[in-house]
Amino acid sequence: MSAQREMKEKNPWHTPLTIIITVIGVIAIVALVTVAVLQNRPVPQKYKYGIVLDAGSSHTALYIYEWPAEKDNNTGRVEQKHSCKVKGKGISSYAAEPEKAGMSLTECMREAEMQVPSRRHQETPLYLGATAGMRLLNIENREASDKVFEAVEKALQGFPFSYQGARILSGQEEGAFGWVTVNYLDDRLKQGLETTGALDLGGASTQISFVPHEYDISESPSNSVAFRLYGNDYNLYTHSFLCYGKDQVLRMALAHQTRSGPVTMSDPCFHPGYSVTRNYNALYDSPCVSERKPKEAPLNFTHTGVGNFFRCQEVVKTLFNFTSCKYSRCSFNGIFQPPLQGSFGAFSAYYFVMNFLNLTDSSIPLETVKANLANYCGTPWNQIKQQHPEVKEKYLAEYCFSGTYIVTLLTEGYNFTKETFSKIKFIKEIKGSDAGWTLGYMLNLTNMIPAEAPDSPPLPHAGYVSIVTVIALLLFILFILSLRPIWPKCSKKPQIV
Ligand SMILES: O=c1ccn([C@@H]2O[C@H](COP(=O)(O)OP(=O)(O)O)[C@@H](O)[C@H]2O)c(=O)[nH]1
Repeated sequence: MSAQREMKEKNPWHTPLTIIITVIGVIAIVALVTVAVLQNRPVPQKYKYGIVLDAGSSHTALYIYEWPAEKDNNTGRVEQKHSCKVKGKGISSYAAEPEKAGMSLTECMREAEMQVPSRRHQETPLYLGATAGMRLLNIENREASDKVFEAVEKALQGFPFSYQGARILSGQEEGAFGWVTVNYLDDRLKQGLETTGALDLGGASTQISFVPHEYDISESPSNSVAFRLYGNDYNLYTHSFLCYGKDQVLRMALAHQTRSGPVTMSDPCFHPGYSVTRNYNALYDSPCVSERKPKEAPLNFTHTGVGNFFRCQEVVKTLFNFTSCKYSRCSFNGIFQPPLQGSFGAFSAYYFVMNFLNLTDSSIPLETVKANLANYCGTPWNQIKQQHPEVKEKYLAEYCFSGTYIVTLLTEGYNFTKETFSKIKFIKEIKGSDAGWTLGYMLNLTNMIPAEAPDSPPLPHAGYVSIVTVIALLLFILFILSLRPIWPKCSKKPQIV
């Protein structure tokens, strides 16, 4: 006992005051680090959701987007979580029985209910945007178009989401939002990089959008959209050609070739050996061709294939008007188009067709694309059917025409040359999200892209923890050094003489 007491008395570190100060110091530092670490620990990721229905002319598709809940203003990445293809045709085809347009959406909407966590249902915005199919129905029969919207609205309101309305997008919106989607997904907007143009081919319309160099907006204000995104200004050129989607343009090509009302028509855009009976009334049942209907045409005609790419191109070219242009330059049909600029992403039917034809690779020269198409179109119909037993005959029969149309639209219509053609990338999706107008539409309506660049993000969690730990250690060392006056004197070793 007495020996211990003696030791404590001799060792100043063992004074009660020093021990208390040291213990308090250590506790304070541990508490500081713990609080800092816990307070700034990343919370388990929670997501918010948005739903957009793309009511196209040929079909409707539902897209669910998700983004981190705490970052919905600016920094979080919005990604496609799920998509659902509505069975059956586009909503515009239900003009005669509108309730069915609403009913057709039920299955995909039920899927959406399963995909979005139920606690998020009520706050999840739900939008429906209709494109060229409904634009045409609206032109043709306004009342029928309104009835379809009523039915669709009623159906969508029956689901637990935050319904934000159904409307027809203008061609300009469709083009501009497709461009926003592509550049958002490529991270070009946030980083202020040179943007990519967007080429969208639907069934009833087609869009071209890009940021030209030295572009005089005043030449054609209706083709211009100004954006300020993440602190950068963009003057976008965009145009939507109604009736120049691949289904309507096929009608126009058939109408052009049957304008004198023949009983049999030989078509270079279909394979040799192809032969079907078509109804004149059904062919001309669209505002894109109704004016061309031949008088005294028989009820039906036989549509046969010849399979000649070059002659097919000649037919397609007759559908473009190159004669009048009141601007400094035009694409076709008297529509202003500034010189093409930069690279382009071509999606929707551009991708479906070129992918089927194995022509999506940008390194394939334009001349080879044409040669491959010439070879494909010339292949007998029987052989084509044998090679692709899994593809529906209706779709299979049209790839020669669609491929020819795509090449003709890009080169003769938009003026892509053999040099600039290689700047087109045929894409379906970017980083898991489909290319199309829907994402850009939702980003815009939910104000998810700020006009100004967001403030630079705070330190990442790991960086924060390291800095707090280093500061705490420095404080500790400082504290120890501050106790120097009461440090034990080093006992001198006995000197050996
Ligand atoms: O898997 C698919 C989905 C669509 N399409 C075609 O792509 C076009 C898409 O048109 P959409 O319905 O989106 O028409 P929009 O209303 O945009 O003109 C139509 O010609 C469809 O036949 C296709 O070839 N494969």
